[in-house]
Amino acid sequence: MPRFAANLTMLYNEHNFLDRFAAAAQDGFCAVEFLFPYEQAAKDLALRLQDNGLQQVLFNAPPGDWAAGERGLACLPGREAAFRDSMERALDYAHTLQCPRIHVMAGLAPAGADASALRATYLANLAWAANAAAAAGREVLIEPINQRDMPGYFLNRQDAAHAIVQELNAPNLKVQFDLYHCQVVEGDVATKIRHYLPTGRVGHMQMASVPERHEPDGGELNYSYLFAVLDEVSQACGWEGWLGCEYRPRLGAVAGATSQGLGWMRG
Ligand SMILES: O=C(O)C(=O)[C@H](O)CO
Ligand SMILES: [Mg+2]
Repeated sequence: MPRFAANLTMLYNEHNFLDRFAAAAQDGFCAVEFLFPYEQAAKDLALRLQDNGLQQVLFNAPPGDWAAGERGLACLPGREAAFRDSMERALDYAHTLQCPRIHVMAGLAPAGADASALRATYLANLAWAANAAAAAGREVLIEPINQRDMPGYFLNRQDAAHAIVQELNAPNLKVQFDLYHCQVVEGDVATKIRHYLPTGRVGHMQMASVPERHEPDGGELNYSYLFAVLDEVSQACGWEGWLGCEYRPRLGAVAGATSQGLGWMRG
């Protein structure tokens, strides 16, 4: 079976954030990811990781003003200074949390914006981020996200993400391969696992059911089959990454909702 990481933004919502670490450890997870840690002091998060024997495998750089609708800064001309500040903050947290990788969100394409200018800004920011992260021994990830969940998001397809990683050719710039988004946008998920994992350009994976974004035990995707494909391809190419459980428990945020939904992991 793949190595699963609990996404503490989406899971265990019946607990306050700092208590989710213990809940995940009690359910047998040894790794966690989340979106944005910045409401918590990094040292408090590091203590929860340490106290519960967990490793941090991913989190996101600050995305701009999320409440105001921003979903990343990297593609936005004129926001380069804010982007660099966001990366510096993320790298500080990554150091304290000993987290090897940071997801950098692209942002929403402004209406009427010149696509080539957005792409040029995106690549320049990613090159800067990869260089800054390399000095700290961290990876920078870019994730194709579907436009049903995030209308206007700049990066939507696996091939576009891999083309960017190849064009910049920074060894620590990689793709965050979310199987949920891949199914929504493109389908052909097992074939894309077989195609992209051996490239060495996939830095992290995530999953959820489609279209509900619940546990990986229902909906359009056959995760029993996909886990077997992932095991086979990972063993063949030496991929040793993590599969983030980035889903909303179908039981919601009631006590025990996440734990009761983990039958898929217990085989
Ligand atoms: O939306 C996703 O799938 C992600 O992983 C982003 O990090 C948060 O929106
Ligand atoms: Mg994702």
